[in-house]
Amino acid sequence: MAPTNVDGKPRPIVVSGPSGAGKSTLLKRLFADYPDRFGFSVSHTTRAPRAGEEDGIAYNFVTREVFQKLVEDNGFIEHAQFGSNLYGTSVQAVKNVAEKGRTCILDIEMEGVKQVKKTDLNARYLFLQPPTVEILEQRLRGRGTDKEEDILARLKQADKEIEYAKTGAHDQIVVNDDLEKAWREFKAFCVPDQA
Ligand SMILES: Nc1ncnc2c1ncn2[C@@H]1O[C@H](COP(=O)(O)OP(=O)(O)OP(=O)(O)O)[C@@H](O)[C@H]1O
Repeated sequence: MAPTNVDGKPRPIVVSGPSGAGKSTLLKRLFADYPDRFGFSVSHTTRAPRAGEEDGIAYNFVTREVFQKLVEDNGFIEHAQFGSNLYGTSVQAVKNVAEKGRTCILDIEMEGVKQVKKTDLNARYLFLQPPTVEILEQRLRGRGTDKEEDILARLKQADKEIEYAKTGAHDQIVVNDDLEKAWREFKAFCVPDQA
C-alpha cells in the first residue's frame, strides 16, 4: 500500500534536485518497473522541445501568452522561471493522477517545492543531490542537450538548490554518486512497502 492522505488517496511525491542530478534517469526506471503505481503530472513549459520530446507527454509545450493566462486563472499549484523559460504544474494534472489511485510524482525544482509546501497536498519530498557540482557539470555536458549559457545558469541554480536542501526541507536526500546505490535508496522511498 502506498502512503495515503486522510481521503485514502496516495500522497504525491515531490522529486527535486539540480538540473542534471539524474531525476529523469531514476524516474524513468521507476515508471518502467512500476507502470501502474505512479503517474506523472505533465508539466507546462514555455521552453522549446528537445529532440524526441512529445507535446503532452514530456511537457505541455505552450506559448508565454497561454502560460500567463493559466497563471491568472489560478490553474497552477506552482510555477517558476528558470533561465528564460517558465515551468508549471497544473492543479488538474495532479488531481487526475490521485483520482486514478496512483501516486503522483512531481519532478520540480526549488521554487516549485516551496510553493507545493504552501498547498494542502501533504506531499512527501525527496531531494536528489549530485556528488559534487563539478560532477554535475560533467554530466550536463555529457548529456549534450544544453547550450553553454543554459549549462552555466543550471550550475548557478544548483548551488541554491543544494543550500536549500541543507535547511531540512525534504524528507529524504539521495546522493546520486553510484547510480545503482541511488536507485535502491530512491526506490525504497517511493515504494516503501516493498523495500
Ligand atoms: N549516477 C550517475 N552516474 C553517471 N551519470 C549519471 C548518473 N545519473 C545520471 N547520469 C547522467 O547525467 C545526465 C543528467 O541526468 P538527467 O537528465 O536524468 O538529469 P535531470 O535531473 O533529469 O535533469 P533536468 O532537470 O535538466 O531534466 C544524463 O546524461 C544521465 O545519463
